[in-house]
Amino acid sequence: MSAPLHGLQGSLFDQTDDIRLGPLTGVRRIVLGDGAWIDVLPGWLHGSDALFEHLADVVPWRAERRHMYEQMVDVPRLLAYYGADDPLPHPVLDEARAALSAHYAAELGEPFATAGLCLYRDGRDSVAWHGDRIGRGAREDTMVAILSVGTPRDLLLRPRRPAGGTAGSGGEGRSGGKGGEGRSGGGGGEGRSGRATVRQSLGHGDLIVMGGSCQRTWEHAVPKSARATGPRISIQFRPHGVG
Ligand SMILES: O=C(O)CCC(=O)C(=O)O
Ligand SMILES: [Fe+2]
Repeated sequence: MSAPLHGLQGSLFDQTDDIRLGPLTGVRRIVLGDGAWIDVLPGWLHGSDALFEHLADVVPWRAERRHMYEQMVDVPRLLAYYGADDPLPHPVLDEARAALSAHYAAELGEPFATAGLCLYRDGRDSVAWHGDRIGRGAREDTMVAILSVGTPRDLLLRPRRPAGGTAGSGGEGRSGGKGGEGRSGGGGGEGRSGRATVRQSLGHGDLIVMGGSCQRTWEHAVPKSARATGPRISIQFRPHGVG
């Protein structure tokens, strides 16, 4: 892990090889509305560049292809999935999952279990508007906690378009819901329920937790970036049965 791999340029403020988590006490809640909220904690993980390099190296990244618009398209990011009983690719991720489970125990009522990893290789990689609604998130309040390492990318959140709304590419209704090529781009959500799109820059050890009704009443995306951008890895912890 000496030379930086995959084009990551070490950030000036996180060049320690000592990979460790800070306390969760500094988490700040932003109420979105409709029962949805996000918690944010910038720089929760120290040594995030070293974790990025490790994960980029050891995780068995998969490219996926999906059926969409009557053709097969590449999902524009690399993926890996760890079930609740699978060994995670770095011990600090076990610590992160345990710390999140403890911190949110009363509010969530169950531990975080699975870990989904995404690698955005550069600004062309993206995820289209969607809610994590494959499992219980479609019906129940739940939480999805995301730790980000590598180059920051914007995560956008906007109120979900009401069913039967005007034509356009909603994030839903395509198998899996979130494989979409960034056809919808990062277009503004102004006017939806009178609220603007919420933008969070996530990388370098930042934490975001999407909670309450966020997966049902709001949707999120990581739009393509025209700026030259280095790679980012997103680690998403979810309870059992939330996809
Ligand atoms: O890159 C991220 O942090 C978001 C990923 C995401 O929304 C998903 O995989 O469901
Ligand atoms: Fe998601």
